[in-house]
Amino acid sequence: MIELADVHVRLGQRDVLRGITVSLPERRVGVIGANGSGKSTFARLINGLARPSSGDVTVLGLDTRRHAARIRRRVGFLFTDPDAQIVMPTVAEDVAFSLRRKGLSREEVEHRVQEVLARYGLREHADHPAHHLSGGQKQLLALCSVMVLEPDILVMDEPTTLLDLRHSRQVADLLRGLPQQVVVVSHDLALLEDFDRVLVLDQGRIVADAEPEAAIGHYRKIMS
Ligand SMILES: Nc1ncnc2c1ncn2[C@@H]1O[C@H](COP(=O)(O)OP(=O)(O)OP(=O)(O)O)[C@@H](O)[C@H]1O
Repeated sequence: MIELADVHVRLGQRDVLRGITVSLPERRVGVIGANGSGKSTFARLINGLARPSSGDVTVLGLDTRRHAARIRRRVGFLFTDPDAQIVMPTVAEDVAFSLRRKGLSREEVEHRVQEVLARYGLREHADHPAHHLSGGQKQLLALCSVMVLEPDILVMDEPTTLLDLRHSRQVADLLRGLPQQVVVVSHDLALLEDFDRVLVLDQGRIVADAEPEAAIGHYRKIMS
């Protein structure tokens, strides 16, 4: 469960989020809106990467201001730019790096890394330099590094931006099958078509909150 209570975020001179109150028990929640409307900031609030200037954000029963480290262990976050998340030279090493704090045996780490790489179609790239992957493959690698930790909630900031149609569909299928709650910020409206709920942000406020068709319809109207 994700709950925001009268959340304001001020960055520099700008009120980026202005009085957001929402409870999100649904499994798949989409967030759409114009450039600069506050979507990424909203996403970052959920795993404690951004802090409210006022108001409260509670995730899995924990206040994100007081429990940022615990929240980050349980809420996986995928950035728009996968390069921001790649830290090790090879694909397999990068995924294994995520598991470093788990205290697992070398065999168990290897097993989990190979399993997740196979699941997302990267097994044959295991020993390749991570920075030589295509943009889409890097996005899949970032996903592997997050999913190998089995987070309770997955937050994704524009996960299909670099993906071709086949890989976008793969991400859509993946989101459909995941047991975790997922919150996805996206300009890819097709990705959100069968979500449970979609929020529309405009100038730091929620201006629509509905099932996808109605929310996307509202978004199209304010953008026309
Ligand atoms: N650290 C910061 N300092 C000042 N302003 C910031 C900072 N971070 C973001 N902003 C501003 O806050 C506003 C909202 O940014 P945010 O990235 O949340 O929007 P967004 O809806 O995700 O946009 P996009 O669709 O372009 O990714 C933007 O105008 C941005 O310039």
